[in-house]
Amino acid sequence: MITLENITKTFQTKKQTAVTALNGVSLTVEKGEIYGVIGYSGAGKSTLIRCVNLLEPPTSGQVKIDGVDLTGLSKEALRNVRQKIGMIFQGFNLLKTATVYQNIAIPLKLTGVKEADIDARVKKYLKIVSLEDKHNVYPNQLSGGQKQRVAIARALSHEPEILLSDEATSALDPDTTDQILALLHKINQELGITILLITHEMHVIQQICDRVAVMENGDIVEQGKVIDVYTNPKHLTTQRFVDSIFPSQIPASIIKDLEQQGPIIDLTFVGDAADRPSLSVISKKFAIETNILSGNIVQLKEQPFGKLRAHIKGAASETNQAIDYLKNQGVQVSEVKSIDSIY
Ligand SMILES: Nc1ncnc2c1ncn2[C@@H]1O[C@H](COP(=O)(O)OP(=O)(O)OP(=O)(O)O)[C@@H](O)[C@H]1O
Repeated sequence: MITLENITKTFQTKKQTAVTALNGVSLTVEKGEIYGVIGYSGAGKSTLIRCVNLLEPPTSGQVKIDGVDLTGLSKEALRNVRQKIGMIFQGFNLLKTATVYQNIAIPLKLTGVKEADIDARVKKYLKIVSLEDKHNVYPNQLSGGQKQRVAIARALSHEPEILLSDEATSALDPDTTDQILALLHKINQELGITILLITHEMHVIQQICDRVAVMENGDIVEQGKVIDVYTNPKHLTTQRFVDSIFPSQIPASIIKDLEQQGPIIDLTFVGDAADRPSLSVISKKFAIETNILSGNIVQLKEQPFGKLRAHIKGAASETNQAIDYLKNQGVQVSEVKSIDSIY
């Protein structure tokens, strides 16, 4: 378990001005979960994740791994605890002049793993990342996704309990990103490794994370289970992130015209409700016409989650009954009152 307690980090710059990157952040990552931290550029994500293994020592606060505060440890004790923590990076950080095999074997040698074990570990973890045929290849002969696989195998070869992922998919195309996310999910499930990742992409959060924290200006402004944060985002920044999955803006003039003929509603579906043809059902059941204006369904780790913006045309009594019917079916419904409400 990772526990960050009231972490602050202030950088002194050359101009003598201090930059506060972390403002007193507290966070708990349970054993075996995948925890995502999302935020825009400059929010403090990199600083936060680098504080977990003291790559960046916090200015104040405690970093506990399984209850042990790393900030109070001797160099040697810290080195031992760090063995439990692997890390992968956006830029892969591979040795260009070493083969794939050597990229994994050399750090093992440096940390004192016995010669006989090194070969077995390299082979085992290259197999797990599906690169057993690339032992003798150099990094510049690999694609970005393959390079990240080598970096993952290198991190795993130290047999950590925790894997820190610093924007590991940010340099990759969408398909390769999905493959790396699937690999991280497999590692979590099959090896039981706890994963803490930082990202600026909602896609990464929804694909593999159990819980999420949203960062802004060195603070965590919202955190919770992914499904709860997606369906009921409270902070404006979280709402912006969730809205970014439903990128459809309807011209104000069209909204204005439609409003004259009946309500415009936002429907939020979770789980089974996302699979049901709710709008077509209410069109049949009530004397109304429905028209989908925009929407999307995304697959979260555990269940589907969808949002639709629709127009209902009909007499007020019928549209009200239709809305009540939807609510009874487990669909969240909210009326769009103003033209500047977008997603
Ligand atoms: N070594 C440093 N010296 C001075 N300021 C720093 C240093 N590292 C980070 N900062 C500042 O701390 C703040 C948080 O930076 P950080 O890199 O942690 O954010 P981030 O959310 O990871 O953003 P990005 O995704 O752009 O890297 C920024 O204002 C940044 O300029």
